[in-house]
Amino acid sequence: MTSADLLINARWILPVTEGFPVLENHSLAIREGQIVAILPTADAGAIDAKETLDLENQLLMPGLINTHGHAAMSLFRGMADDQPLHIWLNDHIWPAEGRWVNEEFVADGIQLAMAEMLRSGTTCFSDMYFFPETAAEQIRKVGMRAQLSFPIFDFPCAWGSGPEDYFQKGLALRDSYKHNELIQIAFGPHAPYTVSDEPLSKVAMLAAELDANIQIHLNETEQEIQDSLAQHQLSPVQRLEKLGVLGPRTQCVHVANLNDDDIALLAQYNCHAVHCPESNLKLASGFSPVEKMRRAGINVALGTDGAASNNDLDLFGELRSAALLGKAVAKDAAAVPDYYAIEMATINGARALGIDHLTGSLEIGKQADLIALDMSALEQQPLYSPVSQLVYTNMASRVRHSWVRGKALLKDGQLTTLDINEVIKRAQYWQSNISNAQ
Ligand SMILES: CSC[C@H]1O[C@@H](n2cnc3c(O)ncnc32)[C@H](O)[C@@H]1O
Ligand SMILES: [Zn+2]
Repeated sequence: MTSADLLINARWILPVTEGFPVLENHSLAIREGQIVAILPTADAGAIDAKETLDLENQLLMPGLINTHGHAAMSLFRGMADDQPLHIWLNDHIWPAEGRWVNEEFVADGIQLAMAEMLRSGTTCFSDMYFFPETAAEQIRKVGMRAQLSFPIFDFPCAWGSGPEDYFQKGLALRDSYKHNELIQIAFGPHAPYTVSDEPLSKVAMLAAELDANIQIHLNETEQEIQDSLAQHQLSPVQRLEKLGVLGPRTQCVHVANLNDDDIALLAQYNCHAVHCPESNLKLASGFSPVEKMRRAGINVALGTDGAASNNDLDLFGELRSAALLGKAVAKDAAAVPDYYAIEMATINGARALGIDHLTGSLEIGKQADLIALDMSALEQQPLYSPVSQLVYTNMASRVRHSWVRGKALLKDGQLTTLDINEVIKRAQYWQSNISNAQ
């Protein structure tokens, strides 16, 4: 008999494994944070569980992975809408960050973001923002899984004085989290247009030496490519190749303007792409060729980007946008099919972060990062295909439970490690400070 801490009996289990099966009336057993069994509920008598949870009309699947964002920017949600990227960044966001971002802002902002993500099915996220030490501390308290890419760019900011300082602080953070099983620290060179050759080469060298991930905004706009050709006589992708930045640990965010040569280079170096469809649409940045990248064998994951350019952190909404936009861009209704949209938001995110041996699918031996969704609401009827409903109907509000490594962080719709009223109070405190200063 297999012993377990928790046995979950579900109407459906979507493991997101080879062949994309949908298991009906199955159970999943968890022991010490790991999945130890997945079997028909009719056979679950073989499990000696301390606790059993019956999820009659619910579907169990891997927790979603938001592979790119700037969590604390949630406090800037709705502050600068309807602008193109360069105006949004230069005239609104960077001045606001210069004025407001400090440790307290990051702590309150990331709590707001984590509450929103957990309530909408995300259990793991990648973050690139100032004061990553503060972010890490908050993530540790809440219990989510995360990659923190510490920022690197040429100019000073509230967090540090320039590249040398960012490397020193980021590497110290990496050192202090090297034994943490849920949080990994990566390099976060902001973008080719904000980081010069020397620090980019240093990122490449250190990442190879430490076997660390790199996350970078890349080919977000056509202007970025034209500027790079004028300044370096190389496209941003060619320049990153020259500097040694491309490789299997490199996560290329946006790639919203990508020609066939760029796609071939990213594929050749086994880079990962992180598609952020809603941010790209809102900032009118471009249209990522997701289906072409997929066919070229590039692993494509999914991100929301920050809530200041989205304006939410709902990854179910994002995967729906990715499926719809992917068809329009490829001019092919069969492009980015429903199961692939779910893979982008789960196992592909885990691959991009280099943690697919731990999470991203429900398999025996993997950690129990999972979510349960209520499929009984009017908006999901009639239910011919659970996968279709997950992708093409509004699912974020149906998330009932979220677990990370077997620990319930959302239980029957209630956050267990965050005080939602306090989170809202702090967001309103920042809103009144920021509004009163304008
Ligand atoms: C160095 S910390 C992250 C930095 O990136 C800014 N940012 C947020 N969204 C985007 C985007 O879509 N493209 C480029 N830069 C972005 C954020 O405001 C921080 O300054
Ligand atoms: Zn971003």
